[in-house]
Amino acid sequence: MTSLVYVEGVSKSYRKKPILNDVSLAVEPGQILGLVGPNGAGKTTCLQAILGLTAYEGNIHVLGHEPKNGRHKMLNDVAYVSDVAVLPKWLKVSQALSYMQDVHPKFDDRKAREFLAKTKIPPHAKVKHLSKGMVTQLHLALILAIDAKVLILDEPTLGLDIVSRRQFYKHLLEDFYSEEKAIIVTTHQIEEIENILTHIAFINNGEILLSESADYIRDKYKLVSVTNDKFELAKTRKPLFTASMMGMHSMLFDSAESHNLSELGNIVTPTLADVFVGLVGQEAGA
Ligand SMILES: Nc1ncnc2c1ncn2[C@@H]1O[C@H](COP(=O)(O)OP(=O)(O)OP(=O)(O)O)[C@@H](O)[C@H]1O
Repeated sequence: MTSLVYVEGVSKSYRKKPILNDVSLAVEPGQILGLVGPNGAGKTTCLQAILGLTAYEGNIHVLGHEPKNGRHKMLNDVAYVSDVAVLPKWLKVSQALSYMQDVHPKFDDRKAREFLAKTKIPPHAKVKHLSKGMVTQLHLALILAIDAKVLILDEPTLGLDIVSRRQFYKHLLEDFYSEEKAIIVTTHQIEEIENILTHIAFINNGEILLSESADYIRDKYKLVSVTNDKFELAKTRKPLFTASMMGMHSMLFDSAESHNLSELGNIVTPTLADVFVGLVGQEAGA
């Protein structure tokens, strides 16, 4: 099995309420998988199952370990960040580094300091005196120094401004990512990271609607600008969603199911957010 993360038929309920339903995913080396879904879809629960932080039914293997009983070993090579803006306020930067050195066998203090030297973060500053963007950089320094094979990020840039968000992903790509590693990331701001994702899994009501490469999705789904005179014809082709404004209709189609789309209007490649809205809306009967 070459997958770094392998999830097969995973289900979970809280007090008989299904939260995950037969979820399957495989993440190979070099992949950056975006787990995308609306609030309450089950993204965090899925990540927690992968990390062995919550009980589940089904099979999960992370770097060959089962999170249920091999969690300790697994965590040597897996890093998890839930919200980079959260670090204890009283902690000094230097204390964060020594703490990591004490608890993580693979933490490389030199690497963390090298990264911090590129920032304006003073080594003896307390977290409460750093800006949110600086806290992000500190968090990144801690991640980079672990050099994990699998990095799991749950809404990592929540509450950060756009400059800091972009900086976070830039450093992630330049200083962490390599062809041997894999990243799983959840975010509500899919449009900001869609260019770095190699794969996307759309999740809704605990079920995976689609799990494919970004290239496959961009190739399969097409957005057509339809004028009023072609609108009725276009509706018969079963669009996944329609957004109408000032006599123009943006309609999303599955190109495998709807042929000759060019006769309806100008075809463009949709954003992943367009495809997501189309698939989730269709599920809800919109
Ligand atoms: N400890 C818990 N006990 C009971 N229900 C829970 C618990 N944790 C999560 N849930 C429920 O599981 C469902 C999925 O929650 P989860 O946090 O995984 O969603 P999410 O996709 O990460 O949402 P968001 O984007 O809002 O963070 C929700 O309906 C939530 O209320």
